Amino acid sequence: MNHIQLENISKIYNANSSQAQSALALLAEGMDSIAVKEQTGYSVGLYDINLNIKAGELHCIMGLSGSGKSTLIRHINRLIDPTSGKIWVDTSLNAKSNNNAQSPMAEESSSQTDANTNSAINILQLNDKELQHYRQQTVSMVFQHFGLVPHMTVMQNVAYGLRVRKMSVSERHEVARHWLNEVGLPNLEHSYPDELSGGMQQRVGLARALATDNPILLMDEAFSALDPLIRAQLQDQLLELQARLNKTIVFITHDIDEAVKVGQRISILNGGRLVQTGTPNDLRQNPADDYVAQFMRAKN
Ligand SMILES: Nc1ncnc2c1ncn2[C@@H]1O[C@H](COP(=O)(O)OP(=O)(O)OP(=O)(O)O)[C@@H](O)[C@H]1O
Repeated sequence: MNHIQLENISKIYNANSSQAQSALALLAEGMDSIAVKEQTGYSVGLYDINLNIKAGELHCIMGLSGSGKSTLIRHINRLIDPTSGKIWVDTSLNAKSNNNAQSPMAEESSSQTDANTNSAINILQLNDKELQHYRQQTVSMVFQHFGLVPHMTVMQNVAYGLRVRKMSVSERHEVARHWLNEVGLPNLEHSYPDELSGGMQQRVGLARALATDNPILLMDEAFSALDPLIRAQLQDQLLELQARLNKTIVFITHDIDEAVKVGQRISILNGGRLVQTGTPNDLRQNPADDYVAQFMRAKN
């Protein structure tokens, strides 16, 4: 069952719609993003991405620097809007307690519904209130540089998303304590982020994302800033949590070893294009091109 579907998503940066069309026309002829940038001056973030992410899978997005990984993941929580295309998300997979919260999507249903599944919505159609609700109830993000609020304690950071949802103090502290325990950080609730190591800060970031109980977790190079030993521990912990929690996780990395270790499937981007999606084995045995083959050969 698909949880997230990207349909013909293209993103041309810093171009109005007719300027973007000229870049898209060159891309459609097969020109690569570097040549398009040289000829038109516009940066290609993504071109014609069609990607289905299944409910409950840990899906890695891989590619060299500038291949479009961050652009892609930021479309899923609409930090970036595409130049063209649609993004379907099945919000019926939100947690029950989330569904009980008043849903402007259900109330107003101004968003288009996917004719195929009936329960997926095109998130590009959400109005401001619906988008806010979507971000609070459906997607959480873990950032490379943790993104913790420095003047808030660990507890306040983890409970922040619940405070926004107007959960009572005692209840949100109980939930936050539970998740701090889950990520291996009991007894640190009164500390401030700058008193913690990078690995600990990222555990707090993970606890904060999990505390909301949102079904989709976006992880943008979440472990890349950590040293190898801590990184490996967090990868193991993520796999262990995923086995129990069954989240849909979109995990960006430029490290093929990390992608193969954590990803059930991997999508490889090159110059804003999706080159191949498959299991690590698929990519190893049937690489779509040299770029994919080189990644798989580079694996330890
Ligand atoms: N705000 C922006 N304005 C203009 N161009 C941008 C912007 N953000 C990204 N780009 C361009 O879009 C392309 C894809 O960038 P993106 O950051 O998504 O790649 P990435 O694979 O995440 O790279 P990295 O691994 O270095 O973070 C690059 O050519 C980049 O220069």
